[in-house]
Amino acid sequence: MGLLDTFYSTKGPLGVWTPVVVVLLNALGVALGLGVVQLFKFLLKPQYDLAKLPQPPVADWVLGHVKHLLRKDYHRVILGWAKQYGRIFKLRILNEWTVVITDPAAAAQVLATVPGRTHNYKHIDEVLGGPGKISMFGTPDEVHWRNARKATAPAFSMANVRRYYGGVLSAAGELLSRLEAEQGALGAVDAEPLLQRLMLRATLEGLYEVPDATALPGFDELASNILLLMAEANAQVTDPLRAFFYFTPIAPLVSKHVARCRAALKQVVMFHGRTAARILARPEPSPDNTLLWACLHRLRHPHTGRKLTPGQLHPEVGMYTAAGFDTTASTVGWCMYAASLWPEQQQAVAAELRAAGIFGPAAVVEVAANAEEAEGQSGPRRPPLRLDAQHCPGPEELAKLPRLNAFINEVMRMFPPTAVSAERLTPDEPVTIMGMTFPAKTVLWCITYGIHMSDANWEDAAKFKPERWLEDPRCAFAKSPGAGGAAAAPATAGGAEGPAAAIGGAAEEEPPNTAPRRFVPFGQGPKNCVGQNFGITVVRAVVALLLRRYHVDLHPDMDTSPEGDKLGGGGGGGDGNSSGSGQAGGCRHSAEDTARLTHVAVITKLKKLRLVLQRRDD
Ligand code: HEM
Repeated sequence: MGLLDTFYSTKGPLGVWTPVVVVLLNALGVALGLGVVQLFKFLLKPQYDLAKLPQPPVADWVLGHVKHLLRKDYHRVILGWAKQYGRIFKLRILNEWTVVITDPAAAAQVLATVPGRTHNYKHIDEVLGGPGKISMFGTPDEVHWRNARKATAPAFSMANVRRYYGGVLSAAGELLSRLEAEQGALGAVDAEPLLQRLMLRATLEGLYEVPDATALPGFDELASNILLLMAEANAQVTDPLRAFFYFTPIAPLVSKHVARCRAALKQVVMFHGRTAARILARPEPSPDNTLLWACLHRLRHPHTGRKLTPGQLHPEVGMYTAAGFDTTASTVGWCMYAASLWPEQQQAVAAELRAAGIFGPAAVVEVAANAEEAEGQSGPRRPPLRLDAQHCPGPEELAKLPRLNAFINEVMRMFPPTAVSAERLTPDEPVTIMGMTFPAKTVLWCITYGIHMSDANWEDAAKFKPERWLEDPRCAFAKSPGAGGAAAAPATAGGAEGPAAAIGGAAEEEPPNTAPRRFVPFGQGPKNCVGQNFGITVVRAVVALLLRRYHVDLHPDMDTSPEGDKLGGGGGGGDGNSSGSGQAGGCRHSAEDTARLTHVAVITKLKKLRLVLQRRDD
């Protein structure tokens, strides 16, 4: 009998188990072999200037820095490292190098010249939309991205934003009614779900012109389902094993959480699928209609040029919905948080709004209670509120308020909703950035939080100082030679339009801009945020409305336990974010808590925003 026969027959040394053991040993051998090949590829790959970059000590020889990135507040760990190792350093995730960049000049050059996003973006798309559902956000195919970006960028011109704005005001009326009802019943409001509902409604009714979106089946669960999937996607980005397990068929059988995610995915996919079908079922829009739904209606397949089916349009609809609602809701949430923490800043913004007559008493009207609805209700019923568009400020008026915009800018600097974007992957050949050459297929991570919070880029970076924007409206632009040489011209004249205008407009075909910008909440380069005109307008309107109408404070019971710390382990430590700028009237929150409260999903989020609102006397 030959050797093979001995091992593969049940007459081998282990009896009936012999073939099983042999197959397992073979599999192990193949896996080890592949591992060795990968290791050699990694060791033999030319390093160019990567070899010279400093790196923090690895937690684990095999996994590299993965353990540090498993902390929920890993953006703070990175910031600590940037302090210690400089504005450009490297990390290892298994066998891949990531170059972390908090230098504005290097980030600007990367984002202007390296087009490819990393596979993480594709992964996020697939967790949010299902396998194979890749949007322009996650696609590695530049033709797909260019086609969709070019087709949809006109949707965010200021003329269109003005048209969407009506939908924002309607949704804001509903928000006010809900805030007042919850405050009346509970003495506090759980603000995040209400803000998410507002933004979701504004997105669906404004951008897609879906009438009465809140009546659609599944609307009420949509936001929480998308957020569940976003959080899962982000957790997978920093945990390769979790990602591998998630898509296996047994995962929902052995994990209740994965089963919940699968159910959420089903609902989200159905909702987006119906929205896509509704958009495509409309008659051909006229060529001068560039609202988002019309742009999506006209979108063609990037390679065949054919009209899209609802299934093909679904990823773009899903991505636009997700990208639009939670970033804006989070930003408003952080604004309320900062207003509570720094009450003197809140007062200054409210005073500016009152002096300018913005969202004055006539802007909010009570709608006579519907008789049928009122029937059978016990106790006093609050009539719903609506905003009277005639007495509301327009987007341009809001953009001209220095205090409001300085406050929002400073919030977006310290609590950027996309704290851990933006990653790019070098192409198949080496890339030279600021005189340093990096190998092919290296991740270049221009982390927003690091750029915004680094003392090397900002004076008193850890301090909440809206005044910095009043003193120098161009402070979005680096001026120190250390930050990359010559100062860039501001995008606007500054003062007249208010500092937040410095973020720039929706870029359709933005020419490469390598200006060293250190305020980049909407990213930069050709793949910057296409929806930023709409996003900032919505944020300005809702923040102005809330701060004009209420004095806002945090509820003393708000949960502030720092989630990141539960996970233990450490990297370069915290970021020393201790502004000591005072406590919100009587509550136990201090500025030191703020960075600890951020936990990162695809975006930085508050764990729970419990607010106490007091109507302001006019
Ligand atoms: C405060 C609100 C918002 C913030 C902070 C924000 C931030 C960002 C950032 C940083 C990026 C670039 C990511 C990268 O470089 O890889 C981005 C991309 C994007 N954003 Fe926003 N965003 C906001 C609101 C919106 C809104 C309202 C929409 C649309 C409804 C939107 C749609 C998009 C899209 C489609 C992309 C991908 C662009 C591309 O691939 O060309 N965003 N956003």
